[in-house]
Amino acid sequence: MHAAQVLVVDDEPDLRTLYELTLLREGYRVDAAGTVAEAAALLQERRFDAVITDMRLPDGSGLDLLQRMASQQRSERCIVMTAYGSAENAVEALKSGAFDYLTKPVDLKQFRTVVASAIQDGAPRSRSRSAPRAGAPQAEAPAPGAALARLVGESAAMRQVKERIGKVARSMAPVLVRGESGTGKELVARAIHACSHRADGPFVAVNCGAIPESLLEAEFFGARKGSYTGATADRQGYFQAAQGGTLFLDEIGDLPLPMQSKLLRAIQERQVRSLGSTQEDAVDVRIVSATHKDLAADVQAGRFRQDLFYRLNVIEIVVPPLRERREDLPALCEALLDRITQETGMPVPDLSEAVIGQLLSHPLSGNVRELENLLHRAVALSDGDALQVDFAPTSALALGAELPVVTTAPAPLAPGALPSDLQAWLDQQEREILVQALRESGFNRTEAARRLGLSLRQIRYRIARLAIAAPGDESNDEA
Ligand SMILES: Nc1ncnc2c1ncn2[C@@H]1O[C@H](COP(=O)(O)OP(=O)(O)OP(=O)(O)O)[C@@H](O)[C@H]1O
Repeated sequence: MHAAQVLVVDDEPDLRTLYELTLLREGYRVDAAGTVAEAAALLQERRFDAVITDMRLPDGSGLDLLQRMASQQRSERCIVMTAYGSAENAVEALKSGAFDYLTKPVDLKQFRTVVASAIQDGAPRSRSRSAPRAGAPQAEAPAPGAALARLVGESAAMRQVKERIGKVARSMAPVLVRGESGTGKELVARAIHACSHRADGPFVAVNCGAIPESLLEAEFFGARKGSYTGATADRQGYFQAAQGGTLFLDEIGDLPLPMQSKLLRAIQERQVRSLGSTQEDAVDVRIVSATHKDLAADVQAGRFRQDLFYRLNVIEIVVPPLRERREDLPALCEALLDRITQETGMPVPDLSEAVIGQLLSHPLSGNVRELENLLHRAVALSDGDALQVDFAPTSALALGAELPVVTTAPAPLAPGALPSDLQAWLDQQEREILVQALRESGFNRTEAARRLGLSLRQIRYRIARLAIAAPGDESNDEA
């Protein structure tokens, strides 16, 4: 088999030899250069599979080399080695198109993993992964085109989003997806994964706002049996579950500060330690995060760590609200109706011009999710072929009123009788109480939580656990 060809660029002879030996032992063919000029000369002679360069070189920087390679549209994957603590350089390198970076002093295990990952591109990975936890990871790996096609909309704004996804998918650079609630941030994250060389690895989606604070560390990094009350077996964390794939951190702005520090450390060191374990595990995970908040303002206000923001926000994709791409509405309606009728088995209703006109003049501040809810309800309530959209109770619509409920409600108990399924019965009681509290507080979750003696985080967790669909616009209830 053809051995991969790697170019190492470092002006320190000892380090260069160390890298060379490490790579030779891995079975690669290696060339070495001590300056930008020497590297450029070798690059002119032949094509490599990967280039590993130090940042500081006698006649320039690793960035110069990167930019030169980018301008010549070279196909080599480039890995940049930066001094410890110089996050700016790492971020700069990723922005300039580096595949990945390593922090000096370089950990040789990590070095081998990152180089292998750079070289594996092109040859699809043969890892097959099992779904580690219900609800989080998705086993299917849609083809890149299909994943982009799921993002319906051909407005200039959406075309730009899709173009950017295609461009950024190929590197390891962390991506922050920003946009209002319901604009499709998770779909964007899935498309990035599907277009990347990690597509056949897992995609693990985590809603940072829905996990109780006391469980965050165990959920993210895993826990050994007995490490805390209730840990009856070893369990994987999200990082381990996303190994070789993408970890999608939704609502990253909701992560409490102590957990932000732990996350930063995991990202920087690419190692995690399960609760109760003495051993660090190396993780190879690409991070895509999302927020509907203004994280830069949160940084200013001291609610979000600046260094973490800097790490996560290497590349930013902004998903515009629906009101700024109204022309996408007809195509969106069609795609959403198709999906809804497929899911419910109901016939596809006619979508008249008049209904589209009505939708166009509706504020839809809850974006695509609100549109989806409106159409869901319209399909559920329609009695004929033509679709009628009822806008009146928009804010109340999702909260379990007339919508088909996700779980089956157990019948009320006769006095003195025992429920045959205690958990289902308790869930139903809880759901009814939550829906009532939410209704009575004008769908303000902070207020509903206060009335029930819960924290905002706890009520969110319960709402998510019981699959109570919230109204589209959440902007009024943040504490
Ligand atoms: N461009 C689109 N094409 C098709 N469906 C879309 C599009 N954008 C969003 N959707 C659908 O709208 C719903 C909301 O999308 P998604 O969950 O990705 O939004 P979000 O921005 O992550 O929301 P939140 O901030 O509340 O988590 C999903 O059912 C999604 O499939």
